[in-house]
Amino acid sequence: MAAYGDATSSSELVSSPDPNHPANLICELCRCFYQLGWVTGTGGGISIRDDQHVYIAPSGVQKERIAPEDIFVMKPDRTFFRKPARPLKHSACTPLFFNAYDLRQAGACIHTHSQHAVMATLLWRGKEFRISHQEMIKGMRVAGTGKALSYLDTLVIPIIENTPDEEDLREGMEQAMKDYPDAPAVLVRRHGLYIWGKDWTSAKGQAECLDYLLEVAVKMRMIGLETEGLPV
Ligand SMILES: CSC[C@@H](O)[C@@H](O)C(=O)COP(=O)(O)O
Ligand SMILES: [Zn+2]
Repeated sequence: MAAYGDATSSSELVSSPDPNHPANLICELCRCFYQLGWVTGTGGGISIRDDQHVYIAPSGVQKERIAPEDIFVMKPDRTFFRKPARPLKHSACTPLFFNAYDLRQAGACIHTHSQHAVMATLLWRGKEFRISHQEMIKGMRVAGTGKALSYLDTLVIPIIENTPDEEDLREGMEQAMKDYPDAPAVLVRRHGLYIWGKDWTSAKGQAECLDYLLEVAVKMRMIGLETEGLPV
């Protein structure tokens, strides 16, 4: 996405009447994601970037109550364009969001603590989650930013182990993205998932499709149905 606006001052970088300004979008989307149970208890979040700016939410705050002036703006080299006036720290998910930006040229990355994701990582005990023959697979994209998957494709999402500190997931996520170059997301066991897209609408749409697929898969497995292949 082309750089948003031509702000010259720190507050102008996040202050805009345009509802599609990334600083406004992050606040709105966090409220939506809160209603879905994806970012409750201050966990989870979303980052959006354009050609020049990376927009990051503050850490450890109620994500559904963030205001645009609370948003951090970084450069692609990870230095800061602006920090909020209030004493806030940037999200601990920042290095994970940068994995999506650096390795997939994503335009947005979402981190959820969805219970569907957590349950799937408990029921799929190995290194990957797999599902086929579901219409919503068509909402997913190769590598998150490529062409749409077909109904005939099997969706494969790598699972990495959780770490006590969010930042320490960075290496595991990077390795999983290298090992699974077509995967549009990475699941984190007992924690949630990271998912990205070429822009925020694609990331949001894929997050909704994947969450749906994870919920269906968990229900299928709980009643003894396989999620891959057609039942014989
Ligand atoms: C319930 S706290 C969860 C956090 O430690 C972490 O997992 C998280 O997703 C949010 O990190 P944050 O730094 O608040 O953006
Ligand atoms: Zn988290």
